[in-house]
This record gives sequence, structure tokens and C-alpha cells, in this order.
Amino acid sequence: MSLLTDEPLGPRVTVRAPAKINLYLGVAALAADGFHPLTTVFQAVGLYDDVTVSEATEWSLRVVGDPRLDLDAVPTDDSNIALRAARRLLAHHGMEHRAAAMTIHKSIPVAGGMAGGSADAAAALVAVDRALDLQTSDDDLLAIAAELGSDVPFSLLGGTAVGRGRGEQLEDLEDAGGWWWVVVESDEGLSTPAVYRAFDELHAQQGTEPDPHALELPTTLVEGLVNAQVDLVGVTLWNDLQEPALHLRPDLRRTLEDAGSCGRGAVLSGSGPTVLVLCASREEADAAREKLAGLGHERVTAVPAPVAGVHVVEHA
Ligand SMILES: C[C@](O)(CO)[C@H](O)COP(=O)(O)OP(=O)(O)OC[C@H]1O[C@@H](n2ccc(N)nc2=O)[C@H](O)[C@@H]1O
Ligand SMILES: Nc1ncnc2c1ncn2[C@@H]1O[C@H](COP(=O)(O)OP(=O)(O)OP(=O)(O)O)[C@@H](O)[C@H]1O
Repeated sequence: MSLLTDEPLGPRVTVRAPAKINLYLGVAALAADGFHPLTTVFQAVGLYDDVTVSEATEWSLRVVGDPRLDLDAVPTDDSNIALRAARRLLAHHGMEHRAAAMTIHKSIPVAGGMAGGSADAAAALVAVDRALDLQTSDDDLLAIAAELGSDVPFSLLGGTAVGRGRGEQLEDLEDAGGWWWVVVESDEGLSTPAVYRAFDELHAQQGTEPDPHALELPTTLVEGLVNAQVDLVGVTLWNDLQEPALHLRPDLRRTLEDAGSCGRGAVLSGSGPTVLVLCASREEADAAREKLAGLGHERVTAVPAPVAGVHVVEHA
């Protein structure tokens, strides 16, 4: 019997999903549902995880990838968000009896604030849908994605988009730019819930309330994107989670200073600790990458944006 468990029962499908960054992240006060209402501008960047799925008699999960990543921090049990996504989709179709063999090939930093787990979940939804021929509607995929996590719907969509609510209410944004970002990774990850808690605690300590205007989309950023004005976008980059993340990881202040010495603007990615530098061209990004490497930053990559959301790369 055990010989049969590895036998694929159908086609093998590989789906690629991009990392995301937030060009603007405005956070309001904690709501009764345990989440912070936000307004964000998401952009999908050219750094990808691949998820390969085929139908099998038993569930299995393998996580492989860039050895410089902290792959040990990625769970291989039922708590893995890609496996949860696969099971949730089968439950939606009343097909809990079916199973899949899944391999995640990671390149997106783990706990880096670039929605790596969300990308895997979005890729898993599409890979399972195609490999098991479930023919799920796009609306249902988006609804299941939103239940899995705030960033999962955008991973499906890609491009550049405004996110509201928890980030799951998406609106495509006109983006005329062909942007380049330098991604400065950190050796250690940061927990997203811990950074949101630090946001609350800092306001409580300072006796301030989060600014409700944070939920207004900055018109200058939209203008910069629509007209491909790199300097305008660079000066408008903003992240309300940057100060709380710096509170938890004061060492990131130096990374941000170094990042600010190149390109057109620097900002923390999502809940961090990854730091981003906006550049006007591939050449400028390569120069910034070299400068940051010279300043002692070991894991620095240049990536283009915006890129497409999840897409099938192999169906065999
Ligand atoms: C920081 C961002 O990446 C910006 O896009 C997202 O807001 C985080 O999205 P995510 O990692 O998909 O987070 P989720 O898995 O949905 O939420 C994890 C936890 O973060 C906190 N959380 C998340 C999103 C949000 N708008 N408010 C929150 O307070 C909650 O404690 C929640 O239980
Ligand atoms: N497929 C997965 N890939 C990475 N981490 C996962 C996965 N499934 C579950 N996790 C858990 O989720 C935690 C956060 O992982 P992830 O890489 O998505 O963080 P993040 O990029 O900071 O998220 P976000 O930007 O959405 O806030 C990890 O520390 C890990 O314990």
C-alpha cells in the first residue's frame, strides 16, 4: 500500500505567486474584530514562490528553496497556510475525501513582511483548483482567500492595487511605471501580530489615538503612479507599522538609514523586517544593491514591479 501513496492520481500543476510590498500603509485604531482597519497600496514584485500540486491518496507537504532562507521556520504540518488553503478549497466543494501532494519552493523571505505565506496560500488555491479540476469561480477563490489571511486576495490579483478593510477589499490602481526595488532582507523574521500589538502599545504609551486620516489614500502617491513619476512616489512612501517595527528591532534604523542613502526613497516592507529602496531603473537598482552590499548588508536583491498575480507555469 505504501508504494501507492506517492503515486500521483492526476496532472502535476505548478503555480507561481509573487511577493507583495506596501507603498502606503495607513493603519487606524484596533477594531472589535481584532483587526486594524487599513488603507494600503499594494504592489506585486518580481520575487516568487512556486507551489506544485498533484492529487494523491494522502496529504503530504515538502518545503524546499533558497538555503539562505529560514526554511525551518516554515511549518510542514497542518498549520502551513498553503495546506490550510488546499483543505479549505476541497471543503468548499464538499470533497474532504480527496488529498494532494504539495511542494512549496520558497524564494520569498520567511516572516519578512512580503506576504510569503499568503503567496503560497494563493498559489495553492489555484494549483489545487487546476490539478483536481474543481473549476472554482474567481469570486469564490477571492472569498476563500480573504478567509485565509488579509494579504491572500492581493496575492491572487497582483499588479498594483488599493486595499481597504483588512486589505481584502481590492481596487485595481492605474500604474504606468516600470519600477525597480532593492529588497534588503534581515537574518531574523518579525511576527505580524507582534508588530500590530506594538502599534497599539506605542499609541497607549504616548496617550495618542491612531490618526483616522491614515485611511485616506494619498493623492500624491496615486498621481506619481499614474504618471510614472519616480521621485514623487519615492517621497510619498509611508508605512504606519515602521515605528512599531523599529521599536521591536532598533537595529533596522541603520538599515533604513543606509537604504535612504541610495535610490529615490526607502521604507519598511509591511510588518517588516525587510527594507525596500525605490529605484528609477535596473542600473540604479544594481548600483544601490552594490552600495548596500559594501555597507555590510548580505542579502540584497533587485526586483522589478509591478508583476502579475498567481499564474500557472506548468501543467503536466
Ligand atoms: C502587514 C500586512 O502585511 C500589510 O499588508 C497585513 O496587514 C498583514 O496581513 P497578514 O499577514 O495576512 O495578516 P493576517 O494573517 O490576516 O493577521 C494576522 C494578525 O495580525 C493582526 N492584524 C492583521 C491585519 C490587520 N489589518 N490588523 C491586524 O491587527 C491581527 O492580530 C491578526 O490576527
Ligand atoms: N507557507 C508558509 N510560508 C511561510 N510561513 C508560513 C507558511 N505557512 C505558515 N507560515 C507561518 O507564518 C509565519 C509568517 O510567515 P510569512 O512568511 O507569511 O510572513 P510575512 O511575510 O511577514 O507575512 P505578511 O507580510 O503577510 O505579514 C511564519 O513565521 C510561519 O510560522
